Amino acid sequence: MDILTSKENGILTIEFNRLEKKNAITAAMYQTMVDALKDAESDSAVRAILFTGKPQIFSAGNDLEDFMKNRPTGSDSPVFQFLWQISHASKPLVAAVAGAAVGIGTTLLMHCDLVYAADNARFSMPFTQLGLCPEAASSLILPQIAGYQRAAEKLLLGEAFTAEEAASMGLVNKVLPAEELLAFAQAQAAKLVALPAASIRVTKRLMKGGQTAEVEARMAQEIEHFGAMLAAPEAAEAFTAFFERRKPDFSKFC
Ligand SMILES: C/C=C/C(=O)SCCNC(=O)CCNC(=O)[C@H](O)C(C)(C)COP(=O)(O)OP(=O)(O)OC[C@H]1O[C@@H](n2cnc3c(N)ncnc32)[C@H](O)[C@@H]1OP(=O)(O)O
Repeated sequence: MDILTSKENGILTIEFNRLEKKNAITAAMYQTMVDALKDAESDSAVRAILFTGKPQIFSAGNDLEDFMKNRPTGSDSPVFQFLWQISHASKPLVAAVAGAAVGIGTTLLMHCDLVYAADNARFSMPFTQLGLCPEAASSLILPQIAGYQRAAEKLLLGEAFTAEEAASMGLVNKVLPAEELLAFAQAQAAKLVALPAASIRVTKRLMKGGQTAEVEARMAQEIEHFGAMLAAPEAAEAFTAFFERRKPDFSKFC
């Protein structure tokens, strides 16, 4: 199972479990998460949701081979369904991030309510390096939380940054020693579980509700560009270069 899910003490845990491919996410894995998130919405026993990976890696982002074989074509595709679910979740989302969090591995965090990172965490959104553009409404949310210049640096250059920098940007609540990360995130989720569910729900909705339409509209715009760019030769060059373990050559594209 490339995604492990478990429900315990009011917490649904969703764990990336594909270590041999650095927890790269396939369409099937998104679908598993969509199903689990939908189930959690209607299960009153679930009062918080925790995303986690492995101590070595959170997620290498979308599986690039899967992107080439099963290009997501519209808002019905599992990846965009997943983004819809996390951006509309009524229950609190907590993330525990250790190791690399690439692409959607970073942008999904912008829809989490509490984000904790191990000191070995490394974040990156290398969309331009892949000939793509941002997703998950990160082109809207990152400038809001980090300020335009810092967001531009991360989204235009796509370079990796540390957990400390992520915390200083407002993307991460707290940085912890790696060995303390999961227990701390679980304890924070347990606090949410113990609080009145209606208060948590209404508080989250009040904080997020005003922006839902804008987030939806931006995601739709991003999806349109992203789909077209996935089919373009720049992305083909970038993906092929990744698997050939060489630098991509974008000089022939204008
Ligand atoms: C809508 C969403 C969009 C997005 O999320 S766009 C972002 C897409 N993701 C990426 O571009 C990240 C690509 N991966 C990497 O940059 C690196 O990996 C890491 C920095 C995450 C880790 O580097 P290292 O520790 O050196 O591992 P390794 O040798 O590169 O990878 C081990 C195995 O994992 C496969 N793999 C890693 N990431 C992906 C991926 N994203 N899609 C498909 N396969 C991936 C490799 O190919 C290889 O496999 P083999 O052992 O068979 O050679």
